[in-house]
Amino acid sequence: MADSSCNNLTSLARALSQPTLNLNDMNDVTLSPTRSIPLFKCRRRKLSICNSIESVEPSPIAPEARVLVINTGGTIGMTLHDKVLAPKANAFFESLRKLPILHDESYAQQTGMYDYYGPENILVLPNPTPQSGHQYHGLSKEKKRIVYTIMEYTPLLDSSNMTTDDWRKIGKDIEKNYENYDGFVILHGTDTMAYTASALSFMCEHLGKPIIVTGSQVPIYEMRNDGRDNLLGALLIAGHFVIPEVCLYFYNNLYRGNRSTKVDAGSFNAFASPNLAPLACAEVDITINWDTVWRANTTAKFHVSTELNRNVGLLRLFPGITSATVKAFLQPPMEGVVLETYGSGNAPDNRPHLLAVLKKATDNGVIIINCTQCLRGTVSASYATGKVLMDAGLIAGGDMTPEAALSKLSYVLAKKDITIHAKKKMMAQNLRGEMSADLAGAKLCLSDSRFIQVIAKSLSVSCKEELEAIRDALTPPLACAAAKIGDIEALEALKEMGSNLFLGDYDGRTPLHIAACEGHLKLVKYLLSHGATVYAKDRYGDTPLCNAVRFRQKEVVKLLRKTGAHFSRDELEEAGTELCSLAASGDMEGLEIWSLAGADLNKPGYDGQSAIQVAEAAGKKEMVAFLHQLKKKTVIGEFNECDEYDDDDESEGIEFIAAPTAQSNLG
Ligand SMILES: NC(=O)C[C@H](N)C(=O)O
Repeated sequence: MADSSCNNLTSLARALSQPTLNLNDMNDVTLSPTRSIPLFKCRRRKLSICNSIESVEPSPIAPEARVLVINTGGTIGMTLHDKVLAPKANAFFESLRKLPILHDESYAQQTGMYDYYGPENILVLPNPTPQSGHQYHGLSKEKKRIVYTIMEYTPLLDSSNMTTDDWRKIGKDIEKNYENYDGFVILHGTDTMAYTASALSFMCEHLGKPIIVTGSQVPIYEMRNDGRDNLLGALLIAGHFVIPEVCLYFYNNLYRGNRSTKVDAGSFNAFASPNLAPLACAEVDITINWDTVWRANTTAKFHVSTELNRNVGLLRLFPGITSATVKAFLQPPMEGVVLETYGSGNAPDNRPHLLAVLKKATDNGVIIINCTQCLRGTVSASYATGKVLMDAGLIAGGDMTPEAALSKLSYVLAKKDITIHAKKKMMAQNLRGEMSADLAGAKLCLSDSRFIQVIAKSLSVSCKEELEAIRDALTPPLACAAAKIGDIEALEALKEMGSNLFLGDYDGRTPLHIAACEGHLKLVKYLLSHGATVYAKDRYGDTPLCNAVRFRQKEVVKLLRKTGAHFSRDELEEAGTELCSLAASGDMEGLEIWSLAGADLNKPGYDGQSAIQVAEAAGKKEMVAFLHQLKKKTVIGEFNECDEYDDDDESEGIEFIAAPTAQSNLG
């Protein structure tokens, strides 16, 4: 690589990634109120504590991300009882509170964090910028304070005691708290961690936020342990990156949960993901492998499916296994079995009786999945000994781990109202990235793109890493430009180039933010179906939903809500004052769209008055009546009805309330 090309590339990348206002410097400067950073975003809590805006000291505070930590048990929180390790209840939170790398008590006190968040087991990670002034590696662009809450289960479990009921409980708790947090960390024993992570990946339908399962091999209370690093890494990733997957974090690696397996009982490096590279590595930098991240590609809301079928099992073939053993295993109530076969999915083809037992079971409706006993690799029909299993009605499990195949069976078999044929089809399909897709459909190679080639040539670069650097610097702004003018074809072309349409530009603004502002409904739908996330926040903390509300894009607001979008906690805080000012200025259309987006019409403004009280005080009778009518509609859930959107007609919308225009109602 020539030096000049390197310089060119660096300057191009720098030019493209320089923000107009560098919030990366927030911790190094004292912000002046005249700077264009909204002060309320920097220190909203201080505003609510202090009586007047004048008394607020502008302080260099990073934005906050909230993470819910669900502690289910495992070695991470164990102590010795009678010379054996067992979970210790009600000790974890207090001990983290005393660890400076996991909690910054002075920040919590100074900012009034405890008053603001209420009586929760709440902690906050220390400043993301070290005192030395060096970059905080990997988080330089979006460094945030991670505020986290610990929810402890009773009893805490060694994960060998986990059952499907525990998976259900975790799923329900995530669903209940989904809107209040940016990400979730599940503390769990390592023994069955890969099973739980796999099961949660299927149970969590249309997931849009990170769920990271972690734990440790040595208790966090011991001097030398891996628990602190694992928890810290999981918290940082869950709070900083919108990775919409159930992941497993261990020993500096973030794995897809349903690809991971425990491989070592005595090492800190206890897990592996044999058939998929890690989603992220936390080395000197935290590097996310965005090309590998799985996305729900959906316009449906997050939902946890807690129905699981327990009549499933794992059966490992071994030389000499008797037909009677296999037959006994496949008897009712068994409904689904993962058969762990040899090599690339092989079984003896000289044992007609054994094969007949398998065939009889599949004929009777038992779903049998063929998975390999090998740690790495996939089943295929390349041997006669593999083909006989297909002939016996087994379904090829590709490169799924046995943990993933088993929990997928449990999830799929519990589906009501679908035929056995549809269930078999689901088992053969890739539902959550648990199996590798057919390579025939792989996306175009980066270097096939003429556009990137031309730029690469002019910069004299050719190696893959440099091409990728150019792609990553250029394509987000281009995708945003395409989103601004509603050009789906251009987005298609960018996607074919290998670019990810969910990545943001230098301000963290994604194509979805732009399309939401512009009201391009069709394009919003396209983006949501191609990996965009409704939870993306730009550098000012704004979501696409908030943008759509500000620009009064009603149909976009409806679609985003249907997809599960919600205001952030900070946006909800602001809503009260916003509603009051809209009520004061007689802006019914504005009030309607805030309400449609989920703002609470009773929310008081900065002086404690609600929008209705403001309208009453100003004698705006028409406005008061309108607000009551709007509240009624919210209570009876008219705004929550899911509407179907017509792909072909962007202008077709759903009128649900006849609001007079803002202009005609200025009082
Ligand atoms: N390292 C661990 O967490 C092992 C423990 N037996 C568990 O799975 O709960």
